[in-house]
Amino acid sequence: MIEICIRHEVPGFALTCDFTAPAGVTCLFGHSGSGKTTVVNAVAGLLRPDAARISVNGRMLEDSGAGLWLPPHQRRIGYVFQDARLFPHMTVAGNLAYGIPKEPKGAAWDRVIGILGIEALLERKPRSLSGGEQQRVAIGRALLSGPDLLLMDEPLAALDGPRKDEILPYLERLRDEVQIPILYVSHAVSEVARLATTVVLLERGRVVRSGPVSEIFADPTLVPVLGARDAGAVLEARIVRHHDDGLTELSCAGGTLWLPQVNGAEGSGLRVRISASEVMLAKERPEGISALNVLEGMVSAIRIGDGPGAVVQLQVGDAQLLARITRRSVEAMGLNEGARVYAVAKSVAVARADVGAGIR
Ligand SMILES: Nc1ncnc2c1ncn2[C@@H]1O[C@H](COP(=O)(O)OP(=O)(O)OP(=O)(O)O)[C@@H](O)[C@H]1O
Repeated sequence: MIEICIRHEVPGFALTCDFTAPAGVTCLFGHSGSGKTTVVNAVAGLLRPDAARISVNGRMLEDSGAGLWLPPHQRRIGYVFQDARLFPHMTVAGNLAYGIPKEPKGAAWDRVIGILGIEALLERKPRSLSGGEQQRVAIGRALLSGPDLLLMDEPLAALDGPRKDEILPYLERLRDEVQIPILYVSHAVSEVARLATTVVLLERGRVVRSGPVSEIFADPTLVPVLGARDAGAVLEARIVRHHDDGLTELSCAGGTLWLPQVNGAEGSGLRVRISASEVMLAKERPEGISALNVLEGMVSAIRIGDGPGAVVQLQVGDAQLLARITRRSVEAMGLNEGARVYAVAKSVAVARADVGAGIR
């Protein structure tokens, strides 16, 4: 559990940031200049805010009212930056062992190396590693220092698309297998949708909302904050069967989903982000169309935008979906809250990067 309450002012910018987050990955999301780095620096102790109360699992790191302020080295925080910052003259093993007792390495060593898949890299020097491999080593080094909290400040921002895709499954494992809370800063919606347990949305120095990822991503009023193009609900699904024609059958709250082959064993849980722009609505169950995914639902909210667009929230089973359509269609279909509709989505419209491991 992380509890954060920070007040800080510099000329032209005021930060008021209060949130509590349960175990797992808490993603601090906001556009450039929203105050993410200021929060991270305050939590790490690199900045002393005007006023703050910060605690991790009940251990108070800072309480300005009581005159408590622990310096960075006493906070027991592991820090992962955009760039890996490994020692170039040391091997991977040397980097990982930096700052921990020499022998015995113990179970934590084996476990961290296993989770991050870096066994084969141990004798290599950082310059021979890809950016993604370097980041995995940097995460390993941070974890092996035995922190109470892992702070990750845009750890994928410097990597290209394929390297990001390669490292995301390791971050999902970290979320599910490491017991310490992770505060993860990002301005990439796709990353937040994949990794977050809890999302804290920051805008111009204020928390506009915080809550479970499925709730935040399905809220039509937050579409302007997340960006209309990136809006899309996050569904929990389970692999039913891989079919011979290359499609994977999934079950989700709203029924059956068909996606191009998804990695994972039958029965395993997944998290799927379905872009609001890729969902169309129909009042009758459509027949004779190519799209394979048709989910029956009920309109639970409609948000009319300033321009020609609207976002419709649908209740499908106990989950929610978003559809981005035109205001004209809302009127022509006579949509209102409570209306029964069918959401239609093409299988191929779900990007591979939008399918990740579900929280175990
Ligand atoms: N020491 C300072 N003096 C003056 N202004 C500052 C100072 N530190 C931060 N700011 C301002 O505070 C605002 C928030 O900055 P911050 O770096 O926390 O945002 P951010 O969300 O991390 O942005 P980015 O994603 O671009 O890193 C910005 O407008 C920045 O210019």
